[in-house]
Amino acid sequence: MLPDKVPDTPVEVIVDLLIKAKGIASTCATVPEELKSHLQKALDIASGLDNYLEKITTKESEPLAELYKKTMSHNWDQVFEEGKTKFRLPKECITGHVEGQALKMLIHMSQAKRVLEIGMFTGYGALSMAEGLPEDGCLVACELEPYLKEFSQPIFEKSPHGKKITVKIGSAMETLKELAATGDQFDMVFIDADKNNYITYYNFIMDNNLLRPQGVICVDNSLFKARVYLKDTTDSNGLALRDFNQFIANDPRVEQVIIPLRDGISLIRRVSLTSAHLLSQDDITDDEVFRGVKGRFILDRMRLDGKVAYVTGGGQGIGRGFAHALGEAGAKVAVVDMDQTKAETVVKELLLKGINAIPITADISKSVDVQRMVDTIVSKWGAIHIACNNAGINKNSASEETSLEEWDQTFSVNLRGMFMCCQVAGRVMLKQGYGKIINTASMASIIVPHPQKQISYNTSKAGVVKLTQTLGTEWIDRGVRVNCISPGIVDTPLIHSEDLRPLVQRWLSDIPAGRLAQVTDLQAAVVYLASDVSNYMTGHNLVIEGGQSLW
Ligand SMILES: C[S@@+](CC[C@H](N)C(=O)[O-])C[C@H]1O[C@@H](n2cnc3c(N)ncnc32)[C@H](O)[C@@H]1O
Repeated sequence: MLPDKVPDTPVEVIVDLLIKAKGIASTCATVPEELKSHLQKALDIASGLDNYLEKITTKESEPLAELYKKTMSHNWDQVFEEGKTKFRLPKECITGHVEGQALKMLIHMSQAKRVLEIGMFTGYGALSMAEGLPEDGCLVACELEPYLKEFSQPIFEKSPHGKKITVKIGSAMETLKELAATGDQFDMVFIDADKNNYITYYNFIMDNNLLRPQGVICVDNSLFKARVYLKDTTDSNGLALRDFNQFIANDPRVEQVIIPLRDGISLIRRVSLTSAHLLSQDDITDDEVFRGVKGRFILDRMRLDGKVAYVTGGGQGIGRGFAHALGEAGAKVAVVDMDQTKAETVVKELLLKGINAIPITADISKSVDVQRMVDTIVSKWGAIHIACNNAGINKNSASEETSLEEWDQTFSVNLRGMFMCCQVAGRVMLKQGYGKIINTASMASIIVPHPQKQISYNTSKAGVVKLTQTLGTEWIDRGVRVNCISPGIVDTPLIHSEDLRPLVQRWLSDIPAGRLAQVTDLQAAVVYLASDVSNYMTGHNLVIEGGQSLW
């Protein structure tokens, strides 16, 4: 702590008192050496804490460092005296490095996309949180002083994350009312202004559902220099925060913890209502629709944590997209491909994202390879919950010229290979009493795509749908669901070749959506079919083709 600095946090207050005590002890001959040594040790511990946290916390970005420097070197008294701010703003009210990183971490951990900040000051906390938001995330910062928006804007513009921040100038309460009127909701709210009104802000946020279900409210300065628990506190802010903390502790809608970082950060989250809370509300049906199945809301129920999946043809295109989607949703993924390098590259991508994955080289038209694929997964991970049978080939020829060789090759991968995968993985799943099989069929199973000629492909994919329906009905009473996805024309590098370019124009005129499918358009479907939310669905052909089959 700097010599003239007013102590701002419980630790700084302790340091201040220890320095004073040490000073008295050093001038008093009767103080035992041991007591002086204990005082020194306590001072070392307390005064070293903030420095250590500062040093060890991940370095702030350049725009944040600039914002900090600009805030600390600005003459806030002069600005006030010139009438540019309504109030005299103490530069110490900046959030700062360690707290800024803590907020950013909370944003990551809660996967927040929309954040509301009450009290922006020069925007250090706002920019820290914006750095933790996804590209399409947004942060609304409420600030009373128009001068602060002008101050922070040039630095926000230097940061790639600054565009996520919208500053609302005016009284925070007015902004909250505006946001509530338009039905806005936030994943995280950071309250850091106007301590006497914390309870009012909190109640308004809760009563108007500005906090989304399972959202988090963070409150700054909730230890307020330790005055919230010191008996002799008389200042209005200390007393307001004491009342606020107690109010939250008594509110059955939420639970809270105060992290003793800097001046204290409260973390408050809405809890699910107990049956006792609902007793007085006899018009409410307390069932799985109200509470979520096993207490889990819909998006949570689509997670695949702990599940084991494989994707054939996982080395590129749709299969690669499926492997990423299943992994992102929480599954471990075996990436299966004929091409070892491609399988290994996708596994490398998944591992880099923190997803557990293994590559398996297999030609699914060979029964030994299919058996080896399944055995490898079971011996490595002990189960197979999700079988994504996606590998397929597509050859073009006019029907009168189609060779039996082309027909056999297509069928041996697209239908015979698909059946072998379903059968071998299905045996494991039937034993487990649980499994989700997702086969890749094609829009060609329901329409005849043109002008290209591909009788063996179209017929094999129609076969995939019938295979899916048959297995789907045969196995559902033993816990194994079998469905398929029929993509339309997917935008892959192959499609942009010289030969195919004229066809693309033709196809586009047949697609109501006006564009080809991207691999990412198909990813949610595989997660849906792989998760328990689709357990009542079996033998279904989920067509995703931008409306092409309807024209
Ligand atoms: C503690 S500072 C905020 C620090 C900031 N969160 C940061 O990250 O550095 C409080 C800010 O709240 C603003 N403020 C105070 N009362 C307000 C109100 N009623 N409405 C909106 N902003 C207010 C002040 O102008 C000041 O800039």
